[in-house]
Amino acid sequence: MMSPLMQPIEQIASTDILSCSPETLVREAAAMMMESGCGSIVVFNSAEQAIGIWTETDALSVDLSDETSRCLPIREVMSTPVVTLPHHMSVHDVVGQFRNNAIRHALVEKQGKIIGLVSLSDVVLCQGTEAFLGLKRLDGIQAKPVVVLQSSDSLAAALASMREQELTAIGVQFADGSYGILTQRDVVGLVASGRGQAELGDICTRPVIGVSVSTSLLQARRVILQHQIRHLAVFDAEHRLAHIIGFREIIQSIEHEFLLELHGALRERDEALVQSRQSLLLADKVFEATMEGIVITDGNGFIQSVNPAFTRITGYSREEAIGKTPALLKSGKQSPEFYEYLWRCLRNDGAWQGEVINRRKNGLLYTEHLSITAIRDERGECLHYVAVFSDITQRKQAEERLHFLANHDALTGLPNRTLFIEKLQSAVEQARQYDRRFALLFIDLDRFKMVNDTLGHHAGDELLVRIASELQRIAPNLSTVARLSGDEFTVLLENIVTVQQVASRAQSILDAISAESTVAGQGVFISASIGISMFPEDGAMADALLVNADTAMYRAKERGKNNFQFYTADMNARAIERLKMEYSLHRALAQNELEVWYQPKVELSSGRIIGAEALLRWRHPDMGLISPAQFIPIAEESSLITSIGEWVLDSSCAAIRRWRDAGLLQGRIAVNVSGRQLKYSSIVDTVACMLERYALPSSALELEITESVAMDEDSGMVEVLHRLQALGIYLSIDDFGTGYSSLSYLKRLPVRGLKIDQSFIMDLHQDRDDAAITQAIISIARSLGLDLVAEGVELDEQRRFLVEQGCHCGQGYLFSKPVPADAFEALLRAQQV
Ligand SMILES: Nc1nc2c(ncn2[C@@H]2O[C@@H]3COP(=O)(O)O[C@H]4[C@@H](O)[C@H](n5cnc6c(=O)[nH]c(N)nc65)O[C@@H]4COP(=O)(O)O[C@H]3[C@H]2O)c(=O)[nH]1
Repeated sequence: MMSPLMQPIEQIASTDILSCSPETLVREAAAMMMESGCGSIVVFNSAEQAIGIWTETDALSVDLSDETSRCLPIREVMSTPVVTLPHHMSVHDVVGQFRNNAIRHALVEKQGKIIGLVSLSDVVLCQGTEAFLGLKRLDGIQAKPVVVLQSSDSLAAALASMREQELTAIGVQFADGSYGILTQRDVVGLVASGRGQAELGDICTRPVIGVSVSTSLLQARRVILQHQIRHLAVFDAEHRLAHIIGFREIIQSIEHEFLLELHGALRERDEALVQSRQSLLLADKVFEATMEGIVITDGNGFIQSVNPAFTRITGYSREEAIGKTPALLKSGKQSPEFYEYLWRCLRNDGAWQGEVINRRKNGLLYTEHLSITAIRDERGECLHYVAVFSDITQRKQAEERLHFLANHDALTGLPNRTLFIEKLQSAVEQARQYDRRFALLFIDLDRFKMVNDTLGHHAGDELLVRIASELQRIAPNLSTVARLSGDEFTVLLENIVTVQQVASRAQSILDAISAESTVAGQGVFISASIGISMFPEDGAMADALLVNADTAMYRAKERGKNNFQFYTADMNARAIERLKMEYSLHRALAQNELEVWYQPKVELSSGRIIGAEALLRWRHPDMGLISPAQFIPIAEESSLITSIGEWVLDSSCAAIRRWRDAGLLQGRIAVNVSGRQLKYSSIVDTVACMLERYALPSSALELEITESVAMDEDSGMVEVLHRLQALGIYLSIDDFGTGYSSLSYLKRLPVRGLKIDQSFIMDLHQDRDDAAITQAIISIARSLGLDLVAEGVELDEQRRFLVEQGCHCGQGYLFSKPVPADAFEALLRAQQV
């Protein structure tokens, strides 16, 4: 609620102003006052300007005995000038005006028009005077001494004393001791009527309404208001007239105390104002000068104000920021969930603080520490948000740098032991959770000490940096390379499936390190020893894995350095065996150690050769003939399969051409294709190229894929099968019955034939289950419209069963084992005869 002192005066001014023109006669003005009950009349000129005021007090100066005095124009007797105050002036400022001009009335003006009259009484009354009035009694007020004239005295005498002593009323005593009263208002009435020659007893008001001196001012005011009179007689204990008081005296009597109180309150208010102005000034200075950016938005988040630090930090000027939202600074580095949480905090708690990455006007990112506070009104409605932020980019960078230094090796930039152990621990947790394997390689350089001792530490450092970058280059994605100390490095290979993969990585690392290089201008030959531990076989915890890899590394040193050792002996043996095989397989191609043999496919009823399956053989110089079952998986892992597969196709196609030219073979030759060839090589192009090279129709070639590969729902692979089919190649599924074929999926594959796996054929003559499975496969093939070939037919009983069941083609030792190309050609020739 507004303080009474601060309310505008138009709210307390009385609006019924009595007015007249300057030419109005005094008696006319007095009559108007009597009629309207007003205590004053304002004189306006023709331009409607208030030029003076004539009050009841002025009426005392009229010489009632002289008619001309009553007939003077009011302009000659009015008080001038009259003070006019603007309607919006506060009551507080009006008090100041009254005091400065020593006046009790002022006119109130609004938009050039007089709208009311304000008096000191109005000011006092509007402040709530009850408390003052209740405390004071009539005998305590400083009223002017009462003037009592006799009823036989003349009016002129009464007017003279009222004028001289500035009285608003006098007492009139009658012979019987009773009292009457003559007031300024009565005088105005006389001015109006012209009754100037009279005894007081005839014109005074009688009887008088009076109270005792012990009455409180509050009670006295009530009596005045109740009887609608303007003056009250105050009698002393002996019932003598002690005072005549009017409303004005009552007000005046408390005015002093009130004004003291009022001025005290005003002083306090002024002081508070000065103080708050000073605090505002201070706040303003802080806003302007602080190092922290400040943004003030409205309740909807639109920026209303920013300080110079905001501009310094973000690059946006005040003008560019105002009216926008803080999203102006958005970097996209925080997720939508982050902002949702921030707003939730602001709504619920009215505050949020934290770190945010924002973007400056020049596009660069910066990190700020931000505090946002919601400013609410008394109903809890949010009026503003104030955001204060400091740019902590440099501090963050320093922290990150410190963190990096604490976790990385200063020389090579690789993770150090601390970080590596952390990564190892998390690898253990991940592998345990997802049931995966991983390998830890512990690498120690051979003869590093010699390089250090002979060529100096700088040379040693140079070499370590080179090794570090070599290791990073060669390590697969997602693996961790670290330097534990001196010349000790570690590599963490995650998502590893086989020991062979690890062995092959370890060998690549050895190959990369053990090259001759120049250090400090000197050629040096450096090699390394690697110890390998595997999770979970060689340790369930990080520590155990590290110790075991270290132990395996010492074994590698003992075994002549420049080699790797698995911690588990068995793994070691297997890995080395595979490695040897891989190495010799590389050589096999170059040294012409591979051969393609052929196993006839026959018509089961007649034994006539209708085609053949090409089967790879490796004639190893030491180990003799090696089965493809042994080396094809190694070829697949080392990606040798692509070149080997190409070689088999080339060799088979060349043979087909020969046999076709010789008129020996009309049917197809089937070549095995592995899953890896289908997925990762350009098999379609290779096949197309071979057909073209040997001018063969596509019907001369068949490709066999195993059931498990065919069922891999890799969309890329299915597409390759379709492209092969589009070339006209006959596709068949090998080893059918060993996998888990989905028949509906099978139906969608572009295959034309099934080969019943030899494991069912082997015992079908004596095992009812195998016989039943074979029968089932035969009926599936029939219903899907697929050709059938039975593999591994060794006995005539098997052959007969198959023919009876409706399988008409087969291959197996009953007809012929796989034989070299020449031998197969002989079989074809024999059939010709
Ligand atoms: N016990 C018995 N076995 C018989 C009989 N008839 C044929 N076999 C053998 O069964 C295997 C049939 O080949 P596969 O199922 O395609 O199985 C093949 C094939 O998956 C793969 N393979 C062979 N050559 C290649 C090739 O060039 N490329 C690819 N990717 N894989 C090949 O190696 C596997 C093994 O080939 P092989 O050792 O030649 O073994 C051949 C063959 O010698 C029989 O009556 N009784």
